[in-house]
Amino acid sequence: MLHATALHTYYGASHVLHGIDFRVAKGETVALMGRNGMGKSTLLKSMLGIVAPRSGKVAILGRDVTGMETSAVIRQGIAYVPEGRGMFHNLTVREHLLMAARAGTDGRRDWTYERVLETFPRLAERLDNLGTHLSGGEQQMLSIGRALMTNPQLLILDEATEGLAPLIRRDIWHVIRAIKQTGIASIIVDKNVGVLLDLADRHVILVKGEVVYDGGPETLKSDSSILERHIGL
Ligand SMILES: Nc1ncnc2c1ncn2[C@@H]1O[C@H](COP(=O)(O)OP(=O)(O)OP(=O)(O)O)[C@@H](O)[C@H]1O
Repeated sequence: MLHATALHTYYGASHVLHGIDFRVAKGETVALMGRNGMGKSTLLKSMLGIVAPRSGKVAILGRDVTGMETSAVIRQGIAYVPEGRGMFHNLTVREHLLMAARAGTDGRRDWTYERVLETFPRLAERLDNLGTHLSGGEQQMLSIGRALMTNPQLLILDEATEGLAPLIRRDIWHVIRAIKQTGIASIIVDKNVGVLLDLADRHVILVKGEVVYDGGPETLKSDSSILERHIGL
């Protein structure tokens, strides 16, 4: 589905990604892990063309998207929910959702307005509210709902549960599990390692812009020293 090879990314003179290989298979849930500042967001942004990698390649569904504008990369079937949610202050919940609606790259329209509202009943009760007048949890639901309206094949969630109350967080994880069941692939960055170990098919751990672990959850569960060393648990 997505395949990045030998990515090197710099911010000015600062070398942040050191030749990263990263892939996501169709329908696969990949947890991207690592301490603060290790390069997780930079890797996501490099693959999406938000930050230009100095070298390396990114392919989506076999198509080379290296160097493409972010909007063109996204149109290959990707929905990106960045840290911080990005609501428009002058649009209502209804407008945010309808504006995002489109068929998937394969023509699918599984995620309709009605289905998104069934998935997030709280949004259905707030259709006329401005996005910026929602609670943090509701904004996050709207962000994910908006992403689903594009019928993506790959959903990227960067810190989707950050700063949310435990009950709201639980609701968001519930929805993320439901999305996984529908066969949408995902890349999830999140600090809740316990949830990720149960949810993800594969885990990739970054340390200083390099991949130090790429494998299933079984090894991480049976050998706790890997998480202790690289995540600090
Ligand atoms: N726009 C930028 N300009 C310069 N340096 C940056 C920029 N964004 C990130 N960095 C630096 O690049 C490194 C990787 O940051 P990045 O945000 O990718 O890490 P992260 O693993 O996503 O961490 P976090 O969980 O804190 O977001 C850090 O040293 C950070 O300070």
